Amino acid sequence: SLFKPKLVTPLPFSTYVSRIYLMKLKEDDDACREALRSGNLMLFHKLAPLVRRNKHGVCQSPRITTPVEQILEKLGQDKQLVNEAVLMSSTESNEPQFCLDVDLQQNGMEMLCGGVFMDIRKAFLMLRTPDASMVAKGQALLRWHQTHGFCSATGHPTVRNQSGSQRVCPNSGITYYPQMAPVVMALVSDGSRCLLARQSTFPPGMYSALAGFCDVETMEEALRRELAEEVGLEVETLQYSASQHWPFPQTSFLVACHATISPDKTELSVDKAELEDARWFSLEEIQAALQMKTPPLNRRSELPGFWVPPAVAVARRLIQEWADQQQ
Ligand SMILES: NC(=O)C1=CN([C@@H]2O[C@H](COP(=O)(O)OP(=O)(O)OC[C@H]3O[C@@H](n4cnc5c(N)ncnc54)[C@H](O)[C@@H]3O)[C@@H](O)[C@H]2O)C=CC1
Ligand SMILES: [Mg+2]
Repeated sequence: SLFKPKLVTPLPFSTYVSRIYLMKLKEDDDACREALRSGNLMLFHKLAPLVRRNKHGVCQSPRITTPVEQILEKLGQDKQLVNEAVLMSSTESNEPQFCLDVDLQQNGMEMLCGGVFMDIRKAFLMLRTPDASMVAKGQALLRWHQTHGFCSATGHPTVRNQSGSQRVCPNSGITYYPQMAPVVMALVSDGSRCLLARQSTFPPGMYSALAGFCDVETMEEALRRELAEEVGLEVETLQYSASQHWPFPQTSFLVACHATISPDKTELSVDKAELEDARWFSLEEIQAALQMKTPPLNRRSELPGFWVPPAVAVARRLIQEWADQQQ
């Protein structure tokens, strides 16, 4: 097979035990309602996450612990709205955590919660990785509920369980679960250089690894097809590195790999409809880019001609791993 196996570290035991508790919350509506009273909430307004700066100026996604019913009552809203919260299942300390989208007075909410609702693209560049990942997860779950209110077979309204882990159509009996769109991402190496590309929608100067949505096919097939289509290359080997849920354009599941091609077949034929540019980069160029803070704005808010994605993107991990392997 094209794939080389890789060992993945399993969860520590303590994490495993609290996962069992969270599994119970997914299935037991009463236990979940109870947990919602004592748990914490990540708030969104029309899918924009609440963001706040702490006293050190660090941007955070705050977890609201004041009973949200009180906030809703102060705004003159129905406090039952809190039951629309969705269980997110895991914080780093494995406490039950929920997310809730409020489509109410934005200013009033911001004042009572002490933060601002920020577009997720902007929030992603400002938040640290664990917060950014949780915000992405919350937004994905909330968006899924907002777009799956009806059965696609019968058109009947679907009914959610308390945790929000599923929606059922009482008419057809079909159960719907939150979904992600699988994407294969590859950092291609020819042995001494690596291939990065940019789409016209990326911030100026940013180059990243190649990626593409999987059709109904294996990842190996998707990668072969994507590399042939986008840059005209033939992949030789593939090694799994890591995976990531990615919120752009919405709810992708990125499987990130290292790929190699033959060093005597490196000529690129770039699909200009998909990519603005694709180029081979030397180790020196990559090392210089990895030294920059991101986004690397100078004093006049200008970006350099070449930089790589921030740590929140799994693409950067691939690039860092490739650079480390070249030493
Ligand atoms: N973290 C990172 O550094 C990077 C992340 N990405 C992510 O990888 C994913 C794939 O990126 P692209 O190169 O744009 O994909 P792509 O190369 O498959 O091209 C996008 C096209 O695929 C089609 N498509 C098929 N299935 C789709 C689906 N489920 N959702 C949307 N479009 C679908 C559409 O016609 C769309 O225009 C996106 O989520 C993107 O945000 C891409 C590059 C870098
Ligand atoms: Mg692509």
